[in-house]
This record gives sequence, structure tokens and C-alpha cells, in this order.
Amino acid sequence: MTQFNIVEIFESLQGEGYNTGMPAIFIRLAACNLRCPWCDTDYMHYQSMSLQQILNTIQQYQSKNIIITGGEPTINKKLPLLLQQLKQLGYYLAIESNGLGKIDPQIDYISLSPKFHYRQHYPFPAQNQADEVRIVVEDHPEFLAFCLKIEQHIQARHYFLSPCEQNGRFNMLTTLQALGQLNQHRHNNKWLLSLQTHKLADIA
Ligand SMILES: Nc1nc2[nH]cc(C(=O)O)c2c(=O)[nH]1
Ligand code: SF4
Ligand SMILES: [Mg+2]
Repeated sequence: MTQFNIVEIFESLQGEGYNTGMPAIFIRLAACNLRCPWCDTDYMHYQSMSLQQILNTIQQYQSKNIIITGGEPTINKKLPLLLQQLKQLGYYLAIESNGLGKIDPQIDYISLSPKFHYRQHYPFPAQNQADEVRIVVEDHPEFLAFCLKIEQHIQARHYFLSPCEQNGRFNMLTTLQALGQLNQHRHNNKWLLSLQTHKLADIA
């Protein structure tokens, strides 16, 4: 029986990015290949679930949208098996990934969040195409150059900056300044603001 290490499965609204507000079932897989100092997820606190247990759990919810997240979901070698089952049940599949791994072709919507903190691993991520790119803002003189490199190397429909939350505070001013700088002299602002609205609305 194939087992998966699952942190949590819950139904909520997509809090971030272009699909903000979209009802979805979140499947949070354990483990990550990075260690961001501001990470907000306890990704090593998980339980083992069989494929059937996962399917039973998600079918109790209303939504037909699934967001695969983590941790970093692409490092799970068994992920394609899970995606195949979910696809067969007719679910729309979105993923949240840091972009270092390749995204399975069964995924319908790709959100990539390359991490400035690990900029030496970018801008040559395995995945160079996405629906949206969402970068968490860090206060560093090289941050804007990183965003522009990512813009060059990852083709996406939408580019977002997302304020970093630490101890309940968002670095909002740094985020606004970075957005202003990135969009300077452009007729169509390429970089938009993405907030972790689920934290502001106090939902999961
Ligand atoms: N509501 C809600 N939206 C989210 N979008 C991405 C999330 C994540 O943790 O990957 C997340 C999350 O944890 N909650
Ligand atoms: S890539 Fe995401 S899950 Fe992994 S440590 Fe960074 S913020 Fe946390
Ligand atoms: Mg989260």
C-alpha cells in the first residue's frame, strides 16, 4: 500500500496570488529541500496516510479544486501517483512550489515561489515556466536584481511580490518600495502585490 507523509488536509480559500478567494482543498505534504528562516509551516509534523485515506478525506469536502503544497511537494517521488488518482476523480490541480524541482505535467496551475535566501540555487531552476511567480520580499540590496533575474528565467502569466510575515508583522513598506522600483517606467506594471489574505482574514 502506497503511503504519503501528510502534514494536513483542509478546505479553505486560496489566500494568495491570482486565484485569491478560490475555494480549494489543501493537501500539505511533509518535508522541504530548503530551510527559509521565516518559514511559517511546521512541515516535519506529519502523519502517514494511504492513498485511499487521502481520497476518502478529500471527498468529504465540497470543492473540486486541490492545492498541493508543503513543505516542497515536488521532492515527493510518489506525488505523480497521487496526482493521477486525483485527476481521475475530476479534480483541478494546483501546486505551490519553490521552483527547484520539475513540476509534474498533470498539474493544471503552477505557482512558483523562488526564494531569495537561496539565490545561489536560482535563477536556473528546473522549472522555467509557470502560471504565476510569487516572491517573498526580503530587505537586501540584491533583492531587486534577483526578481529581475527570475523574471528573465521563468516565463509566467503573473508576477507577484508577497510581504514576509515574521511574528505577526509584515514587511509592508519594504514590499511597496520594491514594487515601485520593479515597475518604474513601465506602462503595464508587471509586478503586483500578493498578500497572505488568509492570515488577515484569520482562516486556515
Ligand atoms: N488559505 C491559504 N492559502 C494558501 N496559499 C498557499 C498556502 C500555503 O501554505 O502554501 C496557503 C495556506 O496555508 N492557506
Ligand atoms: S521553501 Fe517554503 S516550506 Fe520550504 S522552508 Fe522555505 S518557506 Fe518553508
Ligand atoms: Mg501557508
